[in-house]
Amino acid sequence: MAIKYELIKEDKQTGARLGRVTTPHGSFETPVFMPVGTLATVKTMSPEELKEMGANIILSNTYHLWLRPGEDIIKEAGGLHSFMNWDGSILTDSGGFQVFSLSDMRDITEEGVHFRNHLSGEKLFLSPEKAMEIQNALGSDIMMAFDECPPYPAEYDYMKASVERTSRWAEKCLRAHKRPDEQGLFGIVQGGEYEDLRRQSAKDLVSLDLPGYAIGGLSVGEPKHVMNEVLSYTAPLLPKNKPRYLMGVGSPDSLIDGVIRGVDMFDCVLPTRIARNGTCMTSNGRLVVRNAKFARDFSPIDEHCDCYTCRNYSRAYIRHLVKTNETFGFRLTTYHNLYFLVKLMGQVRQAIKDDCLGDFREQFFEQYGFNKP
Ligand SMILES: CNc1nc2c(CC[C@H]3O[C@@H](OC)[C@H](O)[C@@H]3OC)c3nc(N)[nH]c(=O)c3cc2[nH]1
Repeated sequence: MAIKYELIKEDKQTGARLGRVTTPHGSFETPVFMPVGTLATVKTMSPEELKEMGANIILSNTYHLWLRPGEDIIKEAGGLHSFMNWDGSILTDSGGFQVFSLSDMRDITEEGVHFRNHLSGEKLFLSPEKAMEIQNALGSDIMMAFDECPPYPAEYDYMKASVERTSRWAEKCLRAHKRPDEQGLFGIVQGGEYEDLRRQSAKDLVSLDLPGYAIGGLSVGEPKHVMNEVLSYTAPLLPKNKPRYLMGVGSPDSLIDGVIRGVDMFDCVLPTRIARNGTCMTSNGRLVVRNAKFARDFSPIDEHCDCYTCRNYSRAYIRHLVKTNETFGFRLTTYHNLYFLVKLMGQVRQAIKDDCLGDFREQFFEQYGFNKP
């Protein structure tokens, strides 16, 4: 079995769980935040730095790597782990989301999706079988089924047809999977904000007895209360003894609220993306370091943080680097933001161990400023 999940403890106050996932490239505790490395690199970070900050699983992306450099080159390199010199776990998305979010001229058929390469304009076709062929070539430890992530909001009838097709595509992915002992295939629950469709999608996918499940179709522009509502009734539909992954979610409040509703794994480009324009997450909320008020501020980004950036550099220095577009400045903000979320999940795991996640949420939200009207 490529993927093992061990449920260690359930929180008494909430639906949160403490667990451990084991893949052929090691194991990691959950709940966990997974840094995104879409193009086979977590932008500006080295594998050593990711390991140093405590990241044991990172993400990459089928659609992007299929287009550049091509999965054949990565396969020739011995797979994604050796290509990018990362010996931890890797999860790859199936490309479903990118096809719908990056390219125009899409034509969805039962067989798959016809669309244009968002870089060259050439016509392409991605199917469940092709998405599995690419991911098998990449050799990722966790592969996502090829799905449709419908836009938000979507009409009920459209969503119903899309969910039924995504379920049929998941079966095709399972049949096309060439390396089930080395790589685990996760199904992706869709259904938008329609509870009956979420139930149908979960039922269809759970019947395939896959090693893990993602909750998709969220963090696509819906209000946070809608995401939390959908999570509240969707996560419990998924097997307790398998990992639950909420795709595309990474702000601190959404991570904590997702854990409370029973989610184990998260990914989001937010920390790395905002770092590249000089915005940092701190225990007292966001800090835009290029702001003039930090020109002579020689304190660290976050006085409560013990990361490499906060132990060695000041806001004034990082502001200077960001203002002059120095790459090192973005390395420092990226390192700090990733460390902040990896450390936050460590604190969340500790709160579950101590049966005080509800209290931790109150204290964190207050200090970060989430409760401000
Ligand atoms: C941001 N919100 C969000 N992202 C989402 C992604 C992409 C994450 C993937 O896309 C890239 O980051 C944008 C990363 O490569 C990531 O890798 C898994 C999704 N992928 C699939 N297959 N199905 C979904 O329903 C889905 C929903 C999302 N909601």
